[in-house]
Amino acid sequence: MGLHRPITIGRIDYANVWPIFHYAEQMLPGDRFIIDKRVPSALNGAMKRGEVDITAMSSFAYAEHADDYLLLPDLSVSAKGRVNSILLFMKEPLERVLQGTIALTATSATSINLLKIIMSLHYGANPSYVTMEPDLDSMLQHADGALLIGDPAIQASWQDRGLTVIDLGELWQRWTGYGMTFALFAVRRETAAERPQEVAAVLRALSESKRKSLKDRGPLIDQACRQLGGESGYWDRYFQELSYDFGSEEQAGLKLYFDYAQQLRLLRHEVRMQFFIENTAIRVNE
Ligand SMILES: C=C(O[C@@H]1C=C(C(=O)O)C=C[C@H]1O)C(=O)O
Repeated sequence: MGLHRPITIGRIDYANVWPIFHYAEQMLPGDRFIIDKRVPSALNGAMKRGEVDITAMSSFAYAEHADDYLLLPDLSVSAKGRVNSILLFMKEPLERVLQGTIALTATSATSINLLKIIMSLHYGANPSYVTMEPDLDSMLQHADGALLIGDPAIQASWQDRGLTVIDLGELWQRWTGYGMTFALFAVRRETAAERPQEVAAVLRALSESKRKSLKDRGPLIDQACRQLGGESGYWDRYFQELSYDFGSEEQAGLKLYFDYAQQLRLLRHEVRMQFFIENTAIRVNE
């Protein structure tokens, strides 16, 4: 094991993954495991290029390359309804935005495609899209609405700019009756085949961190207030309303999203989810 290069683990640089990483890093020795923190779109690209071995990533980007990856079981960033950090900010009434231009954050893959699905299949609308860096003021100078995700969405939601705001998790739930899974945890198949024990150690550390964090949200809430601002009540609700499991309920909601994405040709092929499991390495989930 000592002869191997370290395993690189991608960590989304937003509060939404804190519960899964908060205690994990101390369980993974720094000489064998490197944590690489980036926004989701950057991690999606790093995973594709093989710069990270295991990563939290956009569920949409997982689907695009599912044949190259295995999912780490029962880990995700999901919401049963309101997600609080995937928000469409509108300076015009919705009817105008549906016929206008929407600026999309360059940091996302799942949510920008979720917005396209909602616009097309729920509203029957076909707005124009531009991709921009996540800066709400400049996005709204160029467009009628702006989609932000993660911490920039949260911080923008605290400011009163007189904008109308739609929470995409809430809208998806009201429309379809399902929750939505925004991020998944995946390992490259090569890494899983070559270094299954280290992958299992990472899975154990992430799962244990999730368990500990959800048992007592206090330390995460304190850190969020210090690092990102806001009230403790806000963060308590934020971490409570996100769900970190990937069971049959979450999988059903995500499958519907993948089906819609395929229908709109945002995804080119069907997605067969396969999971990493310790010892036998893969489990097929049809
Ligand atoms: C809940 C969130 O989920 C995320 C949304 C993602 C996306 O849209 O591609 C990717 C990872 C997660 O960060 C969020 O960003 O707020």
